[in-house]
Amino acid sequence: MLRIAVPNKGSLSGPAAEMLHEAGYQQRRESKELRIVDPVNEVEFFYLRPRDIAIYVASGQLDIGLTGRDLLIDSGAEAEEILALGFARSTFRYATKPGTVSGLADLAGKTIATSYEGIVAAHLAEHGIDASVVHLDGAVETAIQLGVAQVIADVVETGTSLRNAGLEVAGEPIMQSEAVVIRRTGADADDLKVQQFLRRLQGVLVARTYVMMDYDCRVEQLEKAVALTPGLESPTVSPLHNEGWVAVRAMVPAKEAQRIMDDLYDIGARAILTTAIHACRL
Ligand SMILES: Nc1ncnc2c1ncn2[C@@H]1O[C@H](COP(=O)(O)OP(=O)(O)OP(=O)(O)O)[C@@H](O)[C@H]1O
Ligand SMILES: O=P(O)(O)OC[C@H]1O[C@H](OP(=O)(O)OP(=O)(O)O)[C@H](O)[C@@H]1O
Ligand SMILES: [Mg+2]
Repeated sequence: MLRIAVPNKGSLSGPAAEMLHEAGYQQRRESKELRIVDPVNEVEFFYLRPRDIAIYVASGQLDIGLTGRDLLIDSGAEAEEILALGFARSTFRYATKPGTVSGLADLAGKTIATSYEGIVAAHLAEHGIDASVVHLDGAVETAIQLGVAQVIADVVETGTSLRNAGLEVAGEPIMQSEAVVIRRTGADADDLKVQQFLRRLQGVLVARTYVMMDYDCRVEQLEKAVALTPGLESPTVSPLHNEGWVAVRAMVPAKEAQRIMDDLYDIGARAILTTAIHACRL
């Protein structure tokens, strides 16, 4: 049975459960459940604090885990990222009162509040900056106003929390994060159950980012049309009953679907349809 760690709370937990559900796995029905078994898929899910997941996976007791890249790096645990999942995207950055810090060197001698001491300590050491780090559990944006620190280092997505606290980002992002699948460093890369789990999640990622496009076009326009919709391998082209016309079917990135439909229309394609993909194995 494959043993998988899933975030039980916070920004990662809802989208992680949703993705697992879309991949065909049973998920817990209420938020107090700490462990469930999905007998059909031979998987056991453990609902753990996002911050602890890399530690459990590194210990070898759990085969894989879903967590944030920033949490993985912050933990310093012997675990590695094997698949990026595209949700809970954020940057990790320094921020301060406007005009206080213009570059990294200005951090020297300052006190930096953060929930991610591992990332901050490593970043300061890498740049040879001597600063103090104070650990706070959350809502670190308030630390400056209340005089606990002059600088914070925190997760930034829209920047709303920083703006609300009258702060601005300082320097370049320390890192880019998103939800990831992790396993113990050096674990067996060929484990068939792990491979199957990853293929299922990859199927969900593709189903979320691509749509299927169908259209009819004149044979003379086929090369131009295929250049617009090259598909993943190559598009399917079938003859129509009406001579001189073909039907084309190809997967296209969902974000570009409307633009591609306009371009196909302009070269004479007609009956252009898109349909959602619910699941796939590439
Ligand atoms: N606003 C956000 N947008 C995107 N990702 C976020 C956001 N806040 C936190 N994350 C990501 O969520 C993970 C942190 O999860 P965690 O549950 O510890 O914190 P949280 O979502 O802030 O919840 P909590 O309210 O318990 O602090 C990290 O990978 C972080 O990058
Ligand atoms: O740039 P934004 O879109 O505002 O998002 C970033 C904020 O979201 C998270 O906070 P959360 O609400 O989880 O509270 P916390 O600080 O207590 O973790 C994170 O810690 C930042 O504060
Ligand atoms: Mg938080």
